[in-house]
Amino acid sequence: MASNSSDGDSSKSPKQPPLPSPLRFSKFYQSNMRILITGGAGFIGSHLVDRLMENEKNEVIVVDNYFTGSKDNLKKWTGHPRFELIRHDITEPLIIEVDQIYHLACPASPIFYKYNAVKTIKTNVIGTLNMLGLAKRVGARILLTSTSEVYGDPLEHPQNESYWGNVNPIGVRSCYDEGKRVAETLMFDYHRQHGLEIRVARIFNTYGPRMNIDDGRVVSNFIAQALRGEPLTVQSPGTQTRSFCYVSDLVDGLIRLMAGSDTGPINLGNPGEFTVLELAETVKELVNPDVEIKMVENTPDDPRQRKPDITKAKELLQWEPKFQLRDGLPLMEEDFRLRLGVVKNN
Ligand SMILES: NC(=O)c1ccc[n+]([C@@H]2O[C@H](COP(=O)([O-])OP(=O)(O)OC[C@H]3O[C@@H](n4cnc5c(N)ncnc54)[C@H](O)[C@@H]3O)[C@@H](O)[C@H]2O)c1
Ligand SMILES: O=c1ccn([C@@H]2O[C@H](COP(=O)(O)OP(=O)(O)O[C@H]3OC[C@@H](O)[C@H](O)[C@H]3O)[C@@H](O)[C@H]2O)c(=O)[nH]1
Repeated sequence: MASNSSDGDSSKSPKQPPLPSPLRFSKFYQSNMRILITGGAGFIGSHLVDRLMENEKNEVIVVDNYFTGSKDNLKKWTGHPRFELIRHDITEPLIIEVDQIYHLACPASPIFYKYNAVKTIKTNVIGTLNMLGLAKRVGARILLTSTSEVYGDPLEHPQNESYWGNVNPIGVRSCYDEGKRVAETLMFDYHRQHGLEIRVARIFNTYGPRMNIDDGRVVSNFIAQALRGEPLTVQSPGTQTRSFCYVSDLVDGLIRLMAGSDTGPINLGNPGEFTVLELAETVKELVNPDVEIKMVENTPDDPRQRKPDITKAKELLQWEPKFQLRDGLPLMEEDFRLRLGVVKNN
């Protein structure tokens, strides 16, 4: 009988983890899961890429038209054998073989989604149809990043997934909120009619490093303004509320949703609720106590309150956010300081 004495005494020399098979490094190595991320060069998408690339069984393919995203967000993966970046507009069909699709492509900041409203709705409708057609052809599971904006200016508070929303169908935000509502409808119709494996996340305001400096959304605006010593522009009345989720928490929720068995829709967000004025005061206190807070005019149909009920995510995904606003803001400040070249004095 073969002796195992060559293993030695395990209490003296702990056994090393096995080395990956040499095949892993071969030209012909096949990963176990090929994952497509539309909009992967954007803020949330690029963080999702980072997380999925940590698993060496994943091969990640990003398609993006760089409208609001940037190759810079993915530069650490350029040339990696398990990573591929394709310039592609999802309003055009895409032929590719994949196992899973995270469908994020869509401008998300109000100033960008309103900039070309017709293109935004095309991205939500034709783009989502194209991705569903692809999922159907290859039998891939597909996850849509929908939004808390499907609740519109909500009459129920906090919002849970059974609330149908209060949305203006002809307003300036409709290209985005109605667009996402149609995208959700398409997801569920493909599920019922063609048996597609779908997942729908309703994401609430998410912030973190790598947001565009001039993205236009409130957290990035306030941090950039505070670092530049400019007034923080609070759009009136300032009493409107939002609930801010740190990006790593959100990405964790998306991955759990994709891996789990529930189709959703599932709210992913941080239930900590703040008025916009409270957010401005917090940024002022943490980043630059010398800046002033200035009231400016708001835009039409701005939702007056927003807070997720995350009971479903807790129960079905065992997910809840870990970062409180005061933990996340300094991490974003650090990233913005680096990119803006503003050093911290103290
Ligand atoms: N960040 C949030 O607070 C938030 C909240 C709710 C929902 N979401 C959703 O999450 C997703 C990602 O949002 P984000 O904050 O990372 O925004 P983002 O603007 O940084 O990312 C969107 C990405 O999609 C790409 N894109 C846009 N139109 C495209 C098209 N036609 N074809 C290919 N690529 C296209 C952009 O270039 C960009 O890289 C969006 O679907 C958004 O609606 C985000
Ligand atoms: O400089 C600013 C920017 C924004 N705001 C206010 O801050 C609040 C949040 O505005 P943002 O532009 O960050 O984002 P919104 O909550 O309106 O929409 C977001 O909702 C969820 C996602 O789908 C999208 O990321 C985005 O549409 C609004 O009440 C807005 O009026 C300011 O007071 N000052």
